[in-house]
Amino acid sequence: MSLMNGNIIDGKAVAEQIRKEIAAQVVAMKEKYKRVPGLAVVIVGERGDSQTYVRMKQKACEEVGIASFGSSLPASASQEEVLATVRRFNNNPDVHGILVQLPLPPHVDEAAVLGAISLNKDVDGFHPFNIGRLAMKGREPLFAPCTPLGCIALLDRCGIDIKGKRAVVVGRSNIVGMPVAMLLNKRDATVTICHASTKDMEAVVRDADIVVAACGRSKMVKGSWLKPGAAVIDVGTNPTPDATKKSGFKLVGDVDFDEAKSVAGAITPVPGGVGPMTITMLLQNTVESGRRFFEGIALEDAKPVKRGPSAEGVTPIIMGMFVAGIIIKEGVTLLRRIITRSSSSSSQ
Ligand SMILES: Nc1nc2c(c(=O)[nH]1)N[C@@H](CN(C=O)c1ccc(C(=O)N[C@@H](CCC(=O)O)C(=O)O)cc1)CN2
Ligand SMILES: [Mg+2]
Repeated sequence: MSLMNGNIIDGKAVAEQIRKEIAAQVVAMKEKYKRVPGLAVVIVGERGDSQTYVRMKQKACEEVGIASFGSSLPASASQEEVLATVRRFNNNPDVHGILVQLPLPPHVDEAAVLGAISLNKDVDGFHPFNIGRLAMKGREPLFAPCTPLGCIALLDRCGIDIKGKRAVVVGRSNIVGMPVAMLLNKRDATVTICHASTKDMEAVVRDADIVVAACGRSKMVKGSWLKPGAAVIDVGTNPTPDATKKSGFKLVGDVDFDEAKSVAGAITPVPGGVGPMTITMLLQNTVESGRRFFEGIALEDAKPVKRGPSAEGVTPIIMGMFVAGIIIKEGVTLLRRIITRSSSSSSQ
């Protein structure tokens, strides 16, 4: 299967290839452990886009053989009811991954809910411990966030080297910009993060071998901003009115695709680029979580349960929290604001 059409990265094809590999892993796990990984999805409220993503996640689980659990709460659900649902899944031994679909209704404290997910089951990778670990040299998170993982997997699968490359990430959200920058850093890219106060962003982007656009602004990155041959990963999915579509809108990326495609060495389209990878990485994290549980190497509340190396103890947790201090301090408000904004102005 071709993963690129000319210089256009086919995210659907990459996702399909990885999902086949995941399905084979689940078959092997069933054979070896007589169990399959399980994913629980919690949704609060009736947002149409969130309901669509949850359905897509449940269907994707079915297709690869992951057991899927769900809990749908009304928008009026109290914080305590949401927490109780998360705790119920924390205590369910058939569930190895838990995700709470974001955004949550405004009266629910997102940070409290995300922080209540058992670290062992945090397959969305949003827990401050996991974000802290992402920021630490020589440490790895238990799980990394899915969209950032998808960006890296696209580069890897399309044979684009990361080590030593100059990477520019446009946007610093908690769910995409910051974690993708940290993942690129872990892969030894030289990483620059651009944001609203960046001076001469064009010049910064023009220096990049790899550009990840995750700012939630339609067509912000222009073709003229790019170094010829650069790899461009467009995370934006900005709904834009389009009378020719049944839904009345189409999704437009953060990169001006028509301009950029003749300059970039490789570029993701929107839709069909990063989007399909998000759910694929969720499946991958869930299978990895199941494997750890079945092999008895899961950590409980960040303490080693079995076979955890001594460095997995309390000190690195405190260091992780310290290193991620800024993210954690600002994170509660910022995550809610950014996810609410990105889900209303962009489905990614
Ligand atoms: N708990 C989480 N909430 C949210 C996340 C997340 O990773 N975890 N991310 C987004 C929504 N999201 C998954 O939840 C998601 C968004 C987009 C896609 C996708 O496949 N997009 C396609 C287009 C699909 C369409 O036509 O609508 C694409 O870009 O090609 C998958 C998952 C916010 N909430
Ligand atoms: Mg909220």
